[in-house]
Amino acid sequence: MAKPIHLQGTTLEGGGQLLRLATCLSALTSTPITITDIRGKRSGGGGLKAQHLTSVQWLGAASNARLSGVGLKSKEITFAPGKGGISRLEWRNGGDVSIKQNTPGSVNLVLQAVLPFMLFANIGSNEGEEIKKVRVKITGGTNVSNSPSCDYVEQVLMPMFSLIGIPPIETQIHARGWSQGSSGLGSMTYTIKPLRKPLPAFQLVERGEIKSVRATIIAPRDAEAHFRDELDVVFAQREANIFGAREPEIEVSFEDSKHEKRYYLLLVATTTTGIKLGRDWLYDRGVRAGKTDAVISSIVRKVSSDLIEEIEQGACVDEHMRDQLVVFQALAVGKSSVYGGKRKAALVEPSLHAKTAHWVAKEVIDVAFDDEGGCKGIGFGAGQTGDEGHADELSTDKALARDLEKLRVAGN
Ligand SMILES: Nc1ncnc2c1ncn2[C@@H]1O[C@H](COP(=O)(O)OP(=O)(O)OP(=O)(O)O)[C@@H](O)[C@H]1O
Repeated sequence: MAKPIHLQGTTLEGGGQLLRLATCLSALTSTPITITDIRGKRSGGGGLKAQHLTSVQWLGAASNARLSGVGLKSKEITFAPGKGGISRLEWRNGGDVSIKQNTPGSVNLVLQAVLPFMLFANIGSNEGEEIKKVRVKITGGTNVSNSPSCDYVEQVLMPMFSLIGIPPIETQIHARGWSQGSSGLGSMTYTIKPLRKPLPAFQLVERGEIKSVRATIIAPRDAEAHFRDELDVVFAQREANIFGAREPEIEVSFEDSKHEKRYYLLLVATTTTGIKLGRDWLYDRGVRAGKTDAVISSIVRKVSSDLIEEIEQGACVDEHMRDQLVVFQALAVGKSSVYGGKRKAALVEPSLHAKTAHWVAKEVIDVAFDDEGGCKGIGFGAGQTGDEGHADELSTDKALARDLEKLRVAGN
């Protein structure tokens, strides 16, 4: 086995995303990695939580990897993909995959870890055969703070994935699973069409004008009227900031959360070029007597000012979308660009999550991101299909670079 690439788990954001992206890229490109100080910047001691463990174990099995140190709370793991793992997957030719968690760990963060593998692993195989869809059911939490909610995934993430050339992914929410005041786990099924050809480079550079805004409220029934009133006030006050000179198109939907500790609001703006910008907030604590209206007002004000800030920056991605596209830029054929907007005439810096994803992609598959959000991808799978790309040279290049580095260190 080639010497694993070492990733320091406290780098930049230093959380679970570093681990998910690193293991996914490792599994796809058969690049062994060791991660130390996993989630070292998180409180509570870091290490693998159930959601991270589930993702690593699935990717390990899918890529026939030799795993060491992998267990709950592990702070150091080695992930060394083997040969032939990909071809042994039961879903290679369509079928069902079930990934179960016993805790409300975010189903959409598990998806974040496994989706690129599922999409890319079969490129070049079974040319000429009908491409069969894969149904992936994940159990756990669907509405968990600091992760993409099932609503965000349906309304923002999946439409944005379609926009960059990923075959449309259908989502079905069977049951919501909340992190607090739990009344059982949730689950979602995603119907995915794996790629058979490398992903072409994509350009998300034309933001367009804001055409419509959709508000999704999930809260106890008696909170509905105040949510709607507060949204009316915000839309009336900020109409020009949101829609410019266009006629406002606003849609508001309400779902009873049936729990006094579940207040959720998602606002999604759709532009004339099909871009979706989303911001949300989950308030899942108890509300003191008489304070319900104040809590609702602050949720509405926070989410709407976050969305308006996104709109004013003119970016083609919201803050959370930006880091979630990095893996696709890194694997596509050629240079993909994602415009991150401007604030006070200067380009908006990528978030710490996005910078972390850039760093992981550089370390594991040697792609570099420029200041404008551009990156020339490795063209994953291009070797198998004859398209242009350098994915297949990757392991050789990496091994060579490491040998040269060893010689350099020995020479010093
Ligand atoms: N409100 C949100 N909407 C959409 N995506 C989100 C939202 N909040 C966070 N994310 C995304 O979820 C991911 C969270 O990564 P992070 O490393 O913080 O996750 P984690 O596995 O929960 O780790 P940790 O427990 O270490 O924080 C990032 O891709 C981030 O962009």
